[in-house]
Amino acid sequence: MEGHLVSRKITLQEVQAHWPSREKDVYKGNFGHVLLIGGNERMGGAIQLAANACILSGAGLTTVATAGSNLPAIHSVRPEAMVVAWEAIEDWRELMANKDTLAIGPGLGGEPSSFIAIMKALQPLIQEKVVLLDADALTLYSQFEDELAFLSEAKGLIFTPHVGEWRRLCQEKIAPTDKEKVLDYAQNKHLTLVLKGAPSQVFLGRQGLIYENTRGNPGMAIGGMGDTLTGILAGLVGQFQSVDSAILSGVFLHSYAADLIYQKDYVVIPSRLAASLPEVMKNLEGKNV
Ligand SMILES: NC(=O)C1=CN([C@@H]2O[C@H](COP(=O)(O)OP(=O)(O)OC[C@H]3O[C@@H](n4cnc5c(N)ncnc54)[C@H](OP(=O)(O)O)[C@@H]3O)[C@@H](O)[C@H]2O)[C@@H](O)CC1
Ligand SMILES: Nc1ncnc2c1ncn2[C@@H]1O[C@H](COP(=O)(O)OP(=O)(O)O)[C@@H](O)[C@H]1O
Repeated sequence: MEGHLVSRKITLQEVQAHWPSREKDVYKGNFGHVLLIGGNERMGGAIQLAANACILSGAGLTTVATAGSNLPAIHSVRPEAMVVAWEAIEDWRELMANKDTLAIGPGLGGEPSSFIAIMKALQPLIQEKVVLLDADALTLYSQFEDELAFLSEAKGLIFTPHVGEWRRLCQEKIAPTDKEKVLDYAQNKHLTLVLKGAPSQVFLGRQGLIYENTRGNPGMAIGGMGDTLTGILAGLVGQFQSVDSAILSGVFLHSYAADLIYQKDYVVIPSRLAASLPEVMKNLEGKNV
């Protein structure tokens, strides 16, 4: 039955009330090491946008594995990022070993062999990792779902499809408006599912809860906006008490920052949104808003 379940709202008051403050004696190791994987020769911008947003949302350390041709661009825009050319990676498991959160997909392309190699390397480490799949990684996931059932054992598992990616994921079997069935899907896979849209909905499969975002605007309808969300979510995971609170807060932060820009600008440029994050986050911290 459609529309049977009631969604909770992700509001400014709730997000602000739970926004973490940084203790005086913290260091980068307290805020997570993120590994971002994506950006083939044609779509280096996607992983660059994700890396930019990840760093600007406060991840302790960020490493990017991408096509070698993207290295100079990423270095010049975000010198804070560590970058590895994926052609040179001999041992993916070694690269993953000291990372807390893996975000895979922006600009990855549809080539299955490298995705499968990444997934095989991940399998023995799965229980200690938070894994986010976005964009092309979701399309590849839908092709190898049975082999990838182990992902449900991850410390946290997050999918961030837009409606087109959602249709591929569920093989057109579940309408995005059928909240009950979408929640079932998320529960079966132990998944935190961010169904992007206007507004976005978050299905917390491990808790059986649905949240609806209260922010966002038409200025966000521009390529790279979802890649930026992926960077924000990956960047926040290491800064919040729980994966689900990081994801709810990150979905809100993304659209809230966009709304602030949309008050003055006709279109919200993703890299501009990312640049505003440190200040917007400071204002979300406790009583500043
Ligand atoms: N600078 C860069 O490098 C950039 C690189 N990017 C990278 O491009 C890769 C491909 O990602 P993608 O999203 O562009 O294409 P794809 O996965 O084929 O989905 C499109 C299909 O879904 C459908 N659709 C239905 N509803 C929809 C909705 N609400 N939002 C969106 N689509 C919706 C849509 O329907 P249609 O519009 O045809 O009616 C169409 O059939 C990915 O790796 C990404 O990271 C981009 O991020 C841009 C910046
Ligand atoms: N009209 C809108 N209202 C609210 N949010 C929107 C609107 N259009 C786009 N968005 C948001 O922008 C993002 C677009 O993501 P996505 O389609 O994956 O972009 P890309 O793949 O180009 O990076 C999502 O978070 C979506 O919720």
